[in-house]
Amino acid sequence: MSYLIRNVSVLGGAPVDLVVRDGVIVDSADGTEEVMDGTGLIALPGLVDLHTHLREPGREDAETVLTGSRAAALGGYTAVCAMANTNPVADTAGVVEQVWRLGREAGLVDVQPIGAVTVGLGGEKLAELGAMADSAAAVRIFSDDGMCVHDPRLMRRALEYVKAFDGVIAQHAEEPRLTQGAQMHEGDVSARLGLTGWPSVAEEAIIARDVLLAAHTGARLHVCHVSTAGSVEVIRQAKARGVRVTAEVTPHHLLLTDEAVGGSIEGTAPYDPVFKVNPPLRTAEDVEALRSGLVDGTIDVVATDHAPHAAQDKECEWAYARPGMLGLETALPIVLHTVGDALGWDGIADRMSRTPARIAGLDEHGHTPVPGSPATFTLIDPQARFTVDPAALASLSANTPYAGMELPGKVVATFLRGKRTALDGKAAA
Ligand SMILES: NC(=O)N[C@@H](CC(=O)O)C(=O)O
Ligand SMILES: [Zn+2]
Ligand SMILES: [Zn+2]
Repeated sequence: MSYLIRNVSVLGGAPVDLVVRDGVIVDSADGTEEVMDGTGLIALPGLVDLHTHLREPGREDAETVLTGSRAAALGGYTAVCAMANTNPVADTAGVVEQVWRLGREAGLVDVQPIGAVTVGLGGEKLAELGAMADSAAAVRIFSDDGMCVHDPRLMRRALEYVKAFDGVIAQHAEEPRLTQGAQMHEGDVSARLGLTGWPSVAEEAIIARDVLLAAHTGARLHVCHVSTAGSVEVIRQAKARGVRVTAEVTPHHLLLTDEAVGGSIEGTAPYDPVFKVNPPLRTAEDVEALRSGLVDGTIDVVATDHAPHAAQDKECEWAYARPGMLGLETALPIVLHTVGDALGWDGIADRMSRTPARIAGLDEHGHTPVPGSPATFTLIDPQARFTVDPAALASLSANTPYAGMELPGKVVATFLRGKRTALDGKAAA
């Protein structure tokens, strides 16, 4: 199929016509194209998510590679990095190749597997990092996400190992001794609600240690889901010293605070597990620091940490509920709502496509849609507003914290190498 998209604004620029043919954007139409009206729409490079939980293999009742790919395409994504905390864990060449192959078969986004750092996420023995890197999945990001690589000796070895092939260790920064039994952010709200706290220092202490290890080894460190003002400060200092560290923030940490656990959001009751997440929702001061850290580039990217959970694991008593929330279908609207004006379209393209593509080594992604580039982009209607309906999401799970919220920005269509993967709220497969 070829397409002629009329009158579309690339990254907010003056309207142009975009012609999609043979997987790339070409100079001129030849009359055989399907015509789409792009008036009022913004074209962005296809979004790239560095942090997605797809749950396959093991929890196909919560999400599969196919259903997660649909959610991604509908959210404007053309590539997602699939976290390793599946069952079995993605700690061998066999499992990462399986996930990679399932992604190709679904054909909606490029699914780039992340490999586990340690065997079974056990934190005791390095997984076969080299074999995963050499596999068909060509793994470059390794993470025990869900768990912290808390043994400093193991973290050092992992950094040294991946340095050889310019890999990166993505750390879930959580000092386990400081978060035993933790249920939410440690602060006034946890005290009021009587829930065990997850102190900010449990995150900041690991990031501080890891940037020192990254400096010592000369290897690349990526910090997952940064959630505190103190973490932003540690990363800012490390970058000023030339440490090879990158960091991500999630949409939910850019918007929500621990007050949500107390029932502050209209239509919700206190202790609603839909707001339970790791790291926990923090304070308004943290939200402010995360927003300005993202805008000034201290935080490099927005990553969703899309974490689908089946109803029985989420709609239960707070203490028993699994942590995590959906993200793929609402990420861009939340970013527009929170930091859209401060970032502008080019800034959004940078934090949600260009930079994550560079960190993940996904060379076919992150290109501004102009003639000569891969036709891997998304079309946004910035004027359209919509109300989040959990049941209407393409994800197999419904644990969105934004139910009933009205958000700006609708994804109209997404293209992956010239294939239209989503159109008007429907995925192509
Ligand atoms: N974010 C979460 O609260 N949960 C994630 C794991 C993680 O990202 O730490 C999950 O796998 O459910
Ligand atoms: Zn995590
Ligand atoms: Zn995660």
